[in-house]
Amino acid sequence: MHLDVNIHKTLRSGKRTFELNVKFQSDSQRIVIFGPSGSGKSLTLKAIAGLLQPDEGHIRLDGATLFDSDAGINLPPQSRRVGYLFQDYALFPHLNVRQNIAFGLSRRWFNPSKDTHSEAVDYWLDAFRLQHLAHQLPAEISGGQRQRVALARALVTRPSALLLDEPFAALDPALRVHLHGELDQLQRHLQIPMVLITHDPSDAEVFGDHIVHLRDGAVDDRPLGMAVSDESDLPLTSLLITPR
Ligand SMILES: Nc1ncnc2c1ncn2[C@@H]1O[C@H](COP(=O)(O)OP(=O)(O)OP(=O)(O)O)[C@@H](O)[C@H]1O
Repeated sequence: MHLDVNIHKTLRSGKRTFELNVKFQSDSQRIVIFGPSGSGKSLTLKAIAGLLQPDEGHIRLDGATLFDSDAGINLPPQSRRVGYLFQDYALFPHLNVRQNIAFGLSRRWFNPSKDTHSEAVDYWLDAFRLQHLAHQLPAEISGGQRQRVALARALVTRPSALLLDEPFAALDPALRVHLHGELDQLQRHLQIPMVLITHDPSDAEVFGDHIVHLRDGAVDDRPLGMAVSDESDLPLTSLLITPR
């Protein structure tokens, strides 16, 4: 994957202003956007997905221009060929597992189709061992199963990259370790490029072939150990990470 991000956006709420100024390029299959809470990770991922429009700049993915303020290009999210995994998975509580996965294929937001029998849906139900849960609602399955449903929904459209917003944040420590391993294997098996955001050094270590360190809305180019040494909200273990 070649990802080229160079964006600027000013966000205002009341008297507070947040300046997002993010610039990086990567040819890695596994990019981690790493930084403390409030550093601009989610905003950056949303801009790549088309869920947030920058004021200026460009975003290019594998030769396709997703956004370019000078050229007046701003592809809608569904034309960007990226799958997005939300932090809380954002499954529809009233749709069962099969319907949630099929929703990835649907453009009908207000009345998703009840015709959920597509080969692609069955493929991902099988691949994630979810067939026996196809008729369960999200509230009736475990946290790990919910994550697999959300991944299946993101993958069913055959995206050219997967964007993951803190995929392990909501999980207890044991499940976290387990799903780390599952996602690691899944990425290697499918060879799907991914951009994962986290404030957890262990996520960055496992998935960060290329680590983009954000701080106060901008990329921090200092070596990671130095960069975090004055950040009281990051654990000391983050000093153990060596940028690759
Ligand atoms: N719509 C908005 N209007 C104004 N400020 C915003 C808006 N959305 C986000 N911000 C601010 O932008 C900053 C970065 O937000 P962002 O969600 O990208 O942080 P983050 O690095 O993903 O943090 P976390 O790890 O806690 O999710 C925060 O200070 C936030 O308050």
